Amino acid sequence: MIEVQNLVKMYGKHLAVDHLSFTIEKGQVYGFLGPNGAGKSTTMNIMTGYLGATEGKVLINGHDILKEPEAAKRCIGYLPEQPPLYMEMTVLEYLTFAAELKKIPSSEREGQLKAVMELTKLQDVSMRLIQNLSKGYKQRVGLAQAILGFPEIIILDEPTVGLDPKQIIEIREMIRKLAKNHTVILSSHILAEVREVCDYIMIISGGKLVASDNPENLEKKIGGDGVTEIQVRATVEEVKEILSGVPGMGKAEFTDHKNGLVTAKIESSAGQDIREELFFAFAGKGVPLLELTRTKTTLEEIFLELTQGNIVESEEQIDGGDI
Ligand SMILES: Nc1ncnc2c1ncn2[C@@H]1O[C@H](COP(=O)(O)OP(=O)(O)OP(=O)(O)O)[C@@H](O)[C@H]1O
Repeated sequence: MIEVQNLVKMYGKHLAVDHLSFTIEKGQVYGFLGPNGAGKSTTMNIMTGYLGATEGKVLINGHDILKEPEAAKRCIGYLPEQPPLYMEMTVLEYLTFAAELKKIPSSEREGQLKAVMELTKLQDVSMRLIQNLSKGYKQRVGLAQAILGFPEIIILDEPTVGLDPKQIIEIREMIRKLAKNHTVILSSHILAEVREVCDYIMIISGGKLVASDNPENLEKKIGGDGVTEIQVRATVEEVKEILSGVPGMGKAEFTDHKNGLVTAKIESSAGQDIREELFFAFAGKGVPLLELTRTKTTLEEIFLELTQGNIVESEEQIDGGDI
């Protein structure tokens, strides 16, 4: 559906996107997760044809965004970080204008405007000037223009940034509704948001894709499926002997406390939970198991580790070569 191949973006000497490649499949909600300055907006602007890449290619349903921009853009609805709203227009005027720009046939226009305003709950403010709307409502207008034409793919850059908690919940609900019939890609620097809304997470740091998978697999793959820590009253040799008979044992590290107690940090070979096996193995040998804890690396820890030290702001402001 979308193929991003080896994308590079330089702003002067600053490398904002560093050989990024990924594929977006139909029908899922994808989250670009990364700290400020990671390159999320730049990537989205290139994918939607608002910005030229220094190198690389973006194909939308097989159409190259540079060579066949009209065909490619027809498949996409985009809500940029700063929605291009005309403040002096009413909501209805603006959305009608957006529908014209998107070349929605006049016979379908009225029906689509109604459907989109219903979805984004804008009916009550349709005659209000955009400049008089709250930030949350302005964001809904931006979302409404992105949805107009009901393109297959909806791309949303930080859709909840700057909103209050109630507005955030409303926008997330709208995204979930949209996801029933569209492929949605959103960016965020908030892990909880991406985890809550997205089926698939792509972690971007320093312009690079550092990890991507669904939240459960990310935790498993990167964090391992946990380490089990035990404390027993025995010698290291006795503990090693008992552990050698436990099915699924992986690596183990031992600490001898020299007071008759030993701590062991144990990995299981296939990442499975071996707490019960450990319990029965020690109980069977009459060795007291004083502590048994399983530690799991959380997505928060993974995110922090993968993105640490990579929040680099470029100093010069450069016109990104908008097209
Ligand atoms: N027009 C520009 N000229 C120079 N540098 C830029 C320009 N636009 C972005 N950058 C830099 O490129 C890097 C990536 O920026 P980008 O806006 O894509 O990141 P982001 O992940 O979307 O972050 P944010 O959430 O803060 O927008 C940053 O270091 C930023 O300062």
